[in-house]
Amino acid sequence: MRKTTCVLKMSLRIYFAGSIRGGRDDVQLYMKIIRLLQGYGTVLTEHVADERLGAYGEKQISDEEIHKRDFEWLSQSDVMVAEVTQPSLGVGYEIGRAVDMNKRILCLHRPQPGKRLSAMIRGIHNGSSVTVRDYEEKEIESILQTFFSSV
Ligand SMILES: O=c1[nH]c(=O)n([C@H]2C[C@H](O)[C@@H](COP(=O)(O)O)O2)cc1CO
Repeated sequence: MRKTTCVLKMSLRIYFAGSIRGGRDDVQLYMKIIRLLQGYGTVLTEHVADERLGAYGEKQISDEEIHKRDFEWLSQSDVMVAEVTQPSLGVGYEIGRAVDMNKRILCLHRPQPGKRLSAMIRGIHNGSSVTVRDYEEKEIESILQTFFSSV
């Protein structure tokens, strides 16, 4: 029984969203989160943590191709995890689409002095399908553990 649960969890497809053109200040943290997420399933969007990717984003494919590919990955995903501290139009858009698709969503936000998370993100928290969570970096592992135990 235990083995079956483990196999099912490893087949989870996870869409990780993080800022690219919105700014790359948190890229190291995205890498850390993605590494932890890989313990729960397949991360479809590993490139978001690629340090070689600057604030210009991917250069080998067009914006239309990026949008089409990411929309397909989002459709195929079981779960979305978004790091929303660095404001990003793309991440906000992806979260909105994921809400429309009734995905399970975890938004992670690190409170910053003098800043407030958008009401359009904070306001989607419903305690069941969508969780919006303030956190400190040292809490990531336990937050993910709690989240994935209910997926
Ligand atoms: O090159 C890219 N590749 C890509 O996959 N994205 C997607 C994934 C990220 O979760 C999100 C980031 O949006 P933005 O670039 O507006 O910060 O959009 C965004 C870009 C550039 O906008």
